[in-house]
Amino acid sequence: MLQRLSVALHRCRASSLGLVRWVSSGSVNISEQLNFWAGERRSSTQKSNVENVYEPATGRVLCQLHECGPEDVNEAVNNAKSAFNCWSKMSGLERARILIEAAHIIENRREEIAQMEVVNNGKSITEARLDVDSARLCIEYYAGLASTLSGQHVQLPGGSFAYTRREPLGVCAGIGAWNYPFQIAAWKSAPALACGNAMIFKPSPVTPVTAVLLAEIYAQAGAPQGLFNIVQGGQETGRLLCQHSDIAKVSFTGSVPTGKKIMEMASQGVKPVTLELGGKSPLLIFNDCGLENAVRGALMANFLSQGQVCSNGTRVFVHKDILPEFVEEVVKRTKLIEIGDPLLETTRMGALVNRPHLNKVLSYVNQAKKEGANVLCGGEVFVPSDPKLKDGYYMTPCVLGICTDEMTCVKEEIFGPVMSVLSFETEEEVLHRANDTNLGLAAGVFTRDVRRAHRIVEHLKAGSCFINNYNITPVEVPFGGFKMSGIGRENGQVTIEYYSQLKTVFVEMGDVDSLF
Ligand SMILES: NC(=O)c1ccc[n+]([C@@H]2O[C@H](COP(=O)([O-])OP(=O)(O)OC[C@H]3O[C@@H](n4cnc5c(N)ncnc54)[C@H](O)[C@@H]3O)[C@@H](O)[C@H]2O)c1
Ligand SMILES: C[N+](C)(C)CCCC=O
Repeated sequence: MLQRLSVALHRCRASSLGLVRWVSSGSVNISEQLNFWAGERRSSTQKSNVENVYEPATGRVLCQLHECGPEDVNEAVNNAKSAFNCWSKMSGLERARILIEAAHIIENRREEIAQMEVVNNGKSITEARLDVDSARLCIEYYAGLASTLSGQHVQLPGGSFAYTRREPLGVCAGIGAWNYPFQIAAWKSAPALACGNAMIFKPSPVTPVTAVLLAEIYAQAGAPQGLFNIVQGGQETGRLLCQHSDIAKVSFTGSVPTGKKIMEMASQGVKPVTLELGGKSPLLIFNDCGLENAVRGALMANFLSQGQVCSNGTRVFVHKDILPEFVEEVVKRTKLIEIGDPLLETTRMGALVNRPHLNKVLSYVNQAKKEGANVLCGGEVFVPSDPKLKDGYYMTPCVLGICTDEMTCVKEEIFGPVMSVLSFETEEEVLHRANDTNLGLAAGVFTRDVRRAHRIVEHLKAGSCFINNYNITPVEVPFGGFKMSGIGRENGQVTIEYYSQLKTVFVEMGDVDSLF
């Protein structure tokens, strides 16, 4: 519980929900255990492999992470197996009741969860609240689907028939990235639990703090002990999960290179995988667009979460006729983005997740300059005036002009607040260039011509396409990638298929017609 974190409370304020506690950047220290199995927080048995966890806003050490080893993973998996035995036998409606209760608890604790997400991840409090809402909505959505899971009846000759049963897979592993720590844990656990599975979730070692809150919430909502467990650690703990003989499925969110390794490990046990990987998505802006909306769309496509979003439309192709107006407006608005303390209501861009990542993003900007791109704004370290934030990982959001298709900034996922603007002339040309990548997570088009919009979308090779908007992910709608951006989908009804399996039952109503 957050109350058990040694949090120095800075101030309190009354809200419509009651008293909301406020933490301030630089005031939080976490000494509680961050693993969770058998219904409570647990320490890892392994005393080596300790890593510092940082607060991006200040650069302070927030806590230390003790990586879980084989003993811990086995214990968590055994707990999950026992929980699975009882949870999988419950009706969908019984499971739904517990999921709905979990959603209520999240709603009541929205502010606390969001604040801890900010403290560990560095994104603005405004965005963190929306992430918590998305997590809650996802749990509510799958609670609604839990009681609808059903099979099929197939009539066969002579009165015989067959039916199918939709059954859970068993204990599933979830492995998360650091950019949406709480939301990713919910997007994986909600469909998994709704289908009757148990789950072991491993957060990124960079952002281990909030997933354990979700584990506590499920337990408080009435989930059986061991249903949703947290093991902390990095690649070695992840490997232990993927290779564990009692893990039935791996759902992974992260980079393409790690995704390939996960798939390879899962293949040894012929386990299904869901892979939500990286992107380098195109955003196509035609000269018949509503310019104001296109500019807003381009900002949403590039600067949410300090640009650390898998689906970001970082290759912004603008029709040559409107390029000057578009660039002028985008640069003007980008310069106005309020950077600073992510816990302040006025902040729109917080800190990047850690120092090495900030350096990596800055080096992409330098490389872009060397390759001939024009830095139209930003791309520099930002030091907020508040002295406690001076060691935080801030940079100014960057717009790169005169980009060409072969530049590194246009080819590689930067995962930071860097927009590359490119010019185009024809529909055919821009489609070819947009699809000229081995990634295919998302894509967007801004145009007022409805026929053009659908024609373009039909030809875009991407899992999520946006017409006249960008980066919205309602939980009712499937999300996932084409090509190397992934396998499988999260959210939407279809995800039920990724967390369940069909059993076919033949029923003979006559005699066995033997050939022997
Ligand atoms: N498509 C999506 O939905 C989506 C969402 C968020 C992030 N991402 C992608 O994630 C990347 C950024 O996240 P990241 O840096 O945390 O990714 P990452 O691949 O470095 O790590 C992701 C997770 O995998 C674990 N891991 C690393 N090596 C492993 C191994 N060998 N075996 C098992 N587990 C291992 C990490 O500890 C972490 O929990 C970006 O490429 C981004 O596009 C994709
Ligand atoms: C909610 N967003 C902003 C679309 C993010 C989806 C998850 C990808 O990183």
